[in-house]
Amino acid sequence: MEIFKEFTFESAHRLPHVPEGHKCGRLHGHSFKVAIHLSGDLDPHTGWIRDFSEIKAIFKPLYERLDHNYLNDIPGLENPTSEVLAKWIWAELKPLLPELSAIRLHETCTSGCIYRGE
Ligand SMILES: Nc1nc2c(c(=O)[nH]1)N=C([C@H](O)[C@H](O)COP(=O)(O)OP(=O)(O)OP(=O)(O)O)CN2
Ligand SMILES: [Zn+2]
Repeated sequence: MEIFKEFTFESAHRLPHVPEGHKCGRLHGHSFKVAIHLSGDLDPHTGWIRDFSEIKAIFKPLYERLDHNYLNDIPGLENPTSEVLAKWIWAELKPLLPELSAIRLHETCTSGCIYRGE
């Protein structure tokens, strides 16, 4: 069984390694959407893998670092592509959420990535 919890955060970024003149080299912002996926067995008593509100509480400190912030200033996010950001969120959450199975990140309505830890 797999469950997910979604969050939206607003952040600014620029991509420092794109070719000269690429639009993403300029400062701009996104309403990022992230889905945190967990997989595991149902607890026979609670009937869930983990309480959604617990996932929210665990993600909250990360959310506060990301939301309404300039991603490039965050250590590890100096080149904040979707791929780098998804891996960064995974690395921060995995020790706290061992059942973490995927980070699905939408940078725009049409673009994003899925990271499953490898
Ligand atoms: N593989 C990646 N490619 C791009 C990334 C990325 O993180 N990984 N990021 C960008 C830009 O940050 C850009 O903001 C998003 O790109 P794009 O999908 O081109 O945005 P549009 O709003 O122009 O998309 P359309 O729906 O096609 O209008 C670029 N590439
Ligand atoms: Zn962008």
